[in-house]
Amino acid sequence: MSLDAPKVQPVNGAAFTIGIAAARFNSTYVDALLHQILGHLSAAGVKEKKIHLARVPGSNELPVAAQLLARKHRPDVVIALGVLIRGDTIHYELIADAATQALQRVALDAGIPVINGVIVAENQAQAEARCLGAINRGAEFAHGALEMAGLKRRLSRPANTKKK
Ligand SMILES: Nc1c(NC[C@H](O)[C@H](O)[C@H](O)CO)[nH]c(=O)[nH]c1=O
Ligand SMILES: CC(=O)[C@@H](O)COP(=O)(O)O
Repeated sequence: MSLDAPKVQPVNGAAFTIGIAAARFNSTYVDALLHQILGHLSAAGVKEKKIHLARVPGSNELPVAAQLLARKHRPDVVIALGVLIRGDTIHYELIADAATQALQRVALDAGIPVINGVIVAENQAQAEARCLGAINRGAEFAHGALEMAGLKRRLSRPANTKKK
């Protein structure tokens, strides 16, 4: 179990626009992550009206939703949320691989950071621990998003120009 989350960088999110794509599959877990994330974004000053949420059926649909959000709203960052739990076949693994690759491609193609908030779990207990229990992946995703949004803002300005 990875408990080595990065140290939180304090970020003022008041100016940020954020896209969130969230799967409805395993919605108890995904909604718990979403709830945690919205709390952290709000605490960092992100305005509710600047958060654009798109729900999709499952994690397989997250990359296209992330791309649509990126195109429509030009957010500072997109967070993609899903919970994949092993079934009887390797289907979950194929989706995990494909979604991971595609989310990264959306990020690089759009020039907008995309946080991979897809939990890949062997069983319900692993999913529960990460979404409802001791391991707060929602906080990690929110802090990662805020840090990357700040980075994008800083590095998108040409050198020697003043912050607006
Ligand atoms: N088994 C899980 C899925 N499966 C659904 C797919 O993501 C997709 O919606 C379907 O194959 C149609 O394209 N999705 C999850 O998010 N989590 C799972 O555990
Ligand atoms: C249909 C799915 O996305 C997923 O539940 C696959 O489950 P299984 O591996 O048991 O077919």
